[in-house]
Amino acid sequence: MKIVIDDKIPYIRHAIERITDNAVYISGSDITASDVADADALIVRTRTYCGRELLEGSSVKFIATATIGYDHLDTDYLDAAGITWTNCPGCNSGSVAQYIHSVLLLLNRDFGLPLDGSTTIGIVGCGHVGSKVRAVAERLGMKVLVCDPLLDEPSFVPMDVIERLADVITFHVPLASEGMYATRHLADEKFFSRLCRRPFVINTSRGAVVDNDALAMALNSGRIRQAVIDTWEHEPDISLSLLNNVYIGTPHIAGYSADGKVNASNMSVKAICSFFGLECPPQEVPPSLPEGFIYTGNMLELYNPLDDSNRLKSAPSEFENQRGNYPLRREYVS
Ligand SMILES: NC(=O)C1=CN([C@@H]2O[C@H](COP(=O)(O)OP(=O)(O)OC[C@H]3O[C@@H](n4cnc5c(N)ncnc54)[C@H](O)[C@@H]3O)[C@@H](O)[C@H]2O)C=CC1
Ligand SMILES: O=C(O)C(=O)[C@H](O)COP(=O)(O)O
Repeated sequence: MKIVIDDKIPYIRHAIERITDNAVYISGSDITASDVADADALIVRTRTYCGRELLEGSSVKFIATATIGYDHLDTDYLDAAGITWTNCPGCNSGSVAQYIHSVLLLLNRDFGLPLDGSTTIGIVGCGHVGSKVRAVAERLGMKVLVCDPLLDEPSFVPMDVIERLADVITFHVPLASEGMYATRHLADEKFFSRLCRRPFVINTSRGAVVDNDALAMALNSGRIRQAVIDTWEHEPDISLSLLNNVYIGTPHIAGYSADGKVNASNMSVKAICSFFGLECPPQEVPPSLPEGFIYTGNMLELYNPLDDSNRLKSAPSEFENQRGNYPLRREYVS
């Protein structure tokens, strides 16, 4: 069985060796139709667009993306072509929640934002990530407003309530270009013009959920107080002026804890084994933090997004390299 695998998916080679002796590792954005022509399965990340151009005429029967988001899969084409696909729901949701938790602590430290009932956070999208962010904000004692019109939850509010009342707005929706609940440019010029409380805006979902030009204008005009951006339009060719203007700008690594990466690899291997009727190899576990690491109880010691932001701001052309060679980050003190 031939499996083509993105070479930047960590914690997976051991398990793959147990299920095939024909694994081919290729950089995600370099995977071509000829690489996959005789493959049975692919394990990809967000950097491989899986559609007709890549797959037509190939022997691929199964695709696992080791990510939560799957907007890089042309699911209509895959379904029509009889190619089974899967993502890894929730795999790195704890990691994104950790990122947001640390961001909130930084907003408190650097801008004096109170993390109590006097501050309202608006959470847009309450799935695997949004629900964990909600739990973090509630634990901190913040006032929480949630907008997720696809879920039947009476306490949820429409977007205009968040626009009016929130001091922090954070997006946790999938990227959808069409349909009643399309999210592409959900935060557009009109959205920014309706904001009442000069909120902090955070985007860790997908770059195009926030119109980056409109965001830049909102920042320049003072319509919003500051922005924290992990996912960008046109990654990795991001707007350098926007990067320089945001408080925190990171290279799409909110989900990059070792815990999240291990979950994604384990889930992808398990899905392939179950599809092809193979025995599943033992699950990987994340590495421990280096000996000597001291944790005194401040989350920022475990993870400080400003470190990632400073690295990106000092070398923006290294966007993809910084993702591919990401330092060990744990969600918990191991
Ligand atoms: N920056 C990063 O490293 C990461 C980014 N992500 C992104 O975050 C997104 C969310 O992840 P999950 O929570 O796991 O996905 P999920 O599918 O569990 O939840 C998404 C939620 O958004 C809601 N939603 C959809 N359209 C909406 C709209 N127009 N307005 C309000 N709510 C809407 C859905 O009903 C659902 O509850 C992923 O699709 C992915 O694009 C996920 C993991 C890591
Ligand atoms: O899971 C997702 O969705 C993400 O956006 C990932 O955390 C980042 O994806 P890759 O860098 O692994 O493609």
